[in-house]
Amino acid sequence: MSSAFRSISGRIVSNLQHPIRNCPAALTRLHLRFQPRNVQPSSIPSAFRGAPARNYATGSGKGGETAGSKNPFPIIPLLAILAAGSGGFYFLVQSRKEPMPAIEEPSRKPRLTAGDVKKPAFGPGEVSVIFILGGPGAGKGTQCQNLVRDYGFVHLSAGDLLRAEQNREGSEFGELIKTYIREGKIVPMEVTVALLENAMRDAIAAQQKTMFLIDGFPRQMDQALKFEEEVSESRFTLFFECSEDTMLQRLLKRGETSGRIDDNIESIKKRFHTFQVTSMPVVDYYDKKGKVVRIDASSTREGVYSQVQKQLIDKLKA
Ligand SMILES: Nc1ncnc2c1ncn2[C@@H]1O[C@H](COP(=O)(O)OP(=O)(O)O)[C@@H](O)[C@H]1O
Ligand SMILES: O=c1ccn([C@@H]2O[C@H](COP(=O)(O)OP(=O)(O)O)[C@@H](O)[C@H]2O)c(=O)[nH]1
Repeated sequence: MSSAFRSISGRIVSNLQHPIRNCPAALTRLHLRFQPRNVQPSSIPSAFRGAPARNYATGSGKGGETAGSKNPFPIIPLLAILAAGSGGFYFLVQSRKEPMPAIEEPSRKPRLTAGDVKKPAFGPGEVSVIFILGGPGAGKGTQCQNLVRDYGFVHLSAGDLLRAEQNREGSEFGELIKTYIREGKIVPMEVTVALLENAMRDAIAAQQKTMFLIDGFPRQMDQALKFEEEVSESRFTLFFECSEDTMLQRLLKRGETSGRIDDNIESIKKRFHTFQVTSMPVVDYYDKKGKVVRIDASSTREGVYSQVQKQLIDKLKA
């Protein structure tokens, strides 16, 4: 047994031996629960309250009779005391037999109201959201353009929205976004989710379009959960599978003209790492829910697109 294990197991055992010592609040609650119901301390006969017992045998009580009095055995007062004591004890025992009522803690259990249940900004009947995922350079943006052209989707690239925010004059987040993108890290979700929600509202207002391709998002589990809780549920995820070698060649080529600060070998390596560690769990999460459509993204642009069309149409019909 390793010393680390010994020390942990020792702590567990000592906690088990002293569960209350480690939890004063629990102690207070337990103590409360075992107060007999309806029995106030003042209604308990003093004999049971631990009050100093009178020494009746010495005659020091009310009446002041002594051993030399007429009646050496003051039987009537003695019987009365015994009867009162037994009666009190009986009622005390009875009250303990009753089931203990649960102690209510109203401040900890507020009543649930309709307003407490968060609803996404857009219901399933209002918008249709498809997530587009795949490694950097897998061809997500390229295929989204095809779908916009042929089917009238609204294409929202999370990366494009972040770059636009980064370049917006006066943006509070410009520097932060720039650093995250160059390092291939995921920008804090609040920023990205807000940008996406705003862009969806704009598209609905300006174009009355409600079918969204959300490209390059969600790249981290917290984003996925937040977006689905606050903005909209997704219908499914189109996942573009491609080897790192192929993606690297595509990105280096794109980097010749894109002007992007992350299309260079150092940033690309970091982006691959982030994709494997942080984004693949999102794909796995939706896969387990049966909500992933896999596309082999290693063939030509046209070859990939014909798969996308077929799979997408099948899924939308389903
Ligand atoms: N199937 C493909 N075959 C070869 N090059 C491609 C293919 N799909 C996209 N590209 C090119 O690869 C680069 C990355 O594609 P892009 O759609 O921007 O990827 P992503 O949005 O996944 O990062 C672009 O320069 C694009 O023109
Ligand atoms: O939800 C997102 C999407 C993108 N990014 C950042 O934007 C970069 C570029 O993403 P984009 O989708 O534009 O490009 P891709 O890596 O897919 O080529 C990523 O590496 C991240 O740093 C982010 O932080 N959150």
